[in-house]
Amino acid sequence: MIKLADVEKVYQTDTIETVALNRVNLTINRGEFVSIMGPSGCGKSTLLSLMGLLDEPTSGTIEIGGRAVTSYSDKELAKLRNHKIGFIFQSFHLINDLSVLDNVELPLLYRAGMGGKERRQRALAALEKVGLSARTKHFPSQLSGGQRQRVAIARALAGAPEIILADEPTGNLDSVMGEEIMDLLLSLHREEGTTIVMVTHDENMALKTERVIRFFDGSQVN
Ligand SMILES: Nc1ncnc2c1ncn2[C@@H]1O[C@H](COP(=O)(O)OP(=O)(O)OP(=O)(O)O)[C@@H](O)[C@H]1O
Repeated sequence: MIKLADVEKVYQTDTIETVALNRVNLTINRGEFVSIMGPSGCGKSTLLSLMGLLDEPTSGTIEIGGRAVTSYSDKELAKLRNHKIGFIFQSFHLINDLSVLDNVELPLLYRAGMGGKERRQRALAALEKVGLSARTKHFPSQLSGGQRQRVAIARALAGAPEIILADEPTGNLDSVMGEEIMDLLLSLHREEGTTIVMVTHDENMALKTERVIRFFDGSQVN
């Protein structure tokens, strides 16, 4: 599903060169739930942003669905990002001025040919999956942290992505809410077969996934 071969990412500022990823070779299989662990600064978020096509490697190749990312045009890349990949972030990234329903519908506005009715149906179905049907008219500030993260998950799900990339999805939540979100991701994975790559600092959460990939200093250590 996602294949990285000899991927290197070097950040260059005026004075410092940082090798964030050092010749990473990694395959994530279709339908897998994988967690990425490692100390702060070891390259986890960089890895996720490359997999999510938000950034490009300095060298090496990335394949999504068997095709090298470099062979896609900008338009195709934007479509791939919007259709196949869903993102979940530690700090939710919801828009405070929009209702829960409008937040979930937002990425679907960029889908060519999708009408308002389908957008609404998909958003409502996604909110039902995360147990928030009763909160569609609320605003993010009226929700708990766990509920906000569930809205963010619904927003990712509404696009029916094949891959979910989650950057510390339980990092801002207490342990009870963290467990709740983890259970939700596990059930999505089980029921929909979604491929999930999750960065986490929490060993207990990681152990619930099918494979734990550990990084240190930009390299995979297992
Ligand atoms: N835009 C950037 N410009 C320069 N250096 C960067 C940039 N982004 C990340 N880095 C550096 O690359 C390295 C890897 O960063 P990254 O954010 O991927 O680590 P991480 O494992 O996700 O850390 P954390 O667990 O603290 O979020 C770090 O040394 C960081 O300082």
